[in-house]
Amino acid sequence: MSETTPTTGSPAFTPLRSVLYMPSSNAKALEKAKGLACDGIIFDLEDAVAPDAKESARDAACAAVRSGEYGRRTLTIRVNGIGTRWHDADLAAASQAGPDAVVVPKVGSAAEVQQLVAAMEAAGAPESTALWAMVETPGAILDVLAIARAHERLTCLVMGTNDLVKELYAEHVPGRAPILPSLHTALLAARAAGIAIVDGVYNDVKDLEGFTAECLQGRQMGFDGKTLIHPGQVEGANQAFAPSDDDVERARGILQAWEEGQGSGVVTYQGRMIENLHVESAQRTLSIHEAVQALGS
Ligand SMILES: CC(C)(COP(=O)(O)OP(=O)(O)OC[C@H]1O[C@@H](n2cnc3c(N)ncnc32)[C@H](O)[C@@H]1OP(=O)(O)O)[C@@H](O)C(=O)NCCC(=O)NCCSC(=O)C[C@H](O)C(=O)O
Ligand SMILES: [Mg+2]
Repeated sequence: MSETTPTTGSPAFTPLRSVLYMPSSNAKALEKAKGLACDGIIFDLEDAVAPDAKESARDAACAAVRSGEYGRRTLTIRVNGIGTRWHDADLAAASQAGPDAVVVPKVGSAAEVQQLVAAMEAAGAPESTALWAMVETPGAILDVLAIARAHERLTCLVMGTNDLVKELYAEHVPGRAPILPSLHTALLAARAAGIAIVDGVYNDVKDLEGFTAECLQGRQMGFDGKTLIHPGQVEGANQAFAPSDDDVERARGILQAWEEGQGSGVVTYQGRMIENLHVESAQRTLSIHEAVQALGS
């Protein structure tokens, strides 16, 4: 398990291109995940788990985290929401299991973030266990900067686009026009706070073309990766959210042109103006590339 989830480009950066949900009540899925090339796993206790399976799913998720059988992946547990009858026990058990992060759905305010961190610490969460907040309600979008900055233990925002569409009385449409303002607002907040942010899920597991288009859109917007619901989505997300060979070549070319033109504030590469800010972007591209290469997938 990684120690933290720093934002892309920072020295200890952990890729989050593909973060796969799985119902913790589904033993077959828990087993299958050990061999998948996803960067992260969300062992779900919330929406994907029926009420009568909540307790056994909680035990299974905690055992999975403790098992040490999931390799280099970032391991997280999504607990049931604040105010539900399972939340307190979920949060305590997940904190004690020591995953890379506890994921909390429907976080609505900075005060809730602080209460969650206090409860995690009271339960004995190790320092290496972060909090990830799901942003999936209108109130959360309107308060998202305060949420993102509420506590240093909060290292990632997770978009919950199914709940968001539901709460807005919107519709799921190709291109996601109805929720783009919300996605952009959350992205602005994550970047302003210097934390990671992963995009919402694509529900049609058989539509790889639509999924690929949505990955590309998320990447172009600036997301670090995408949450997934099916193993068939892992490879597409890994590709979309990693720099392509062309991106890497261009980044190296920019750094070389910059070095050769040392001392001047501006150079050109392939006919385009390069300033120090482009050099920083190129360095970020290469550090993501190196982190992905180090994973071997
Ligand atoms: C969507 C599914 C219910 C489809 O399941 P199924 O029909 O069984 O799929 P397949 O037969 O194609 O499965 C092939 C094999 O892959 C395994 N599998 C399937 N899904 C997963 C998974 N998520 N993780 C690991 N392994 C998985 C199957 O067991 C098969 O294995 P094998 O037979 O050995 O080859 C199902 O994919 C599923 O349950 N997905 C996850 C659903 C979930 O977690 N939902 C909650 C999060 S989504 C959300 O709500 C986000 C947010 O809150 C919001 O508001 O947007
Ligand atoms: Mg949700």
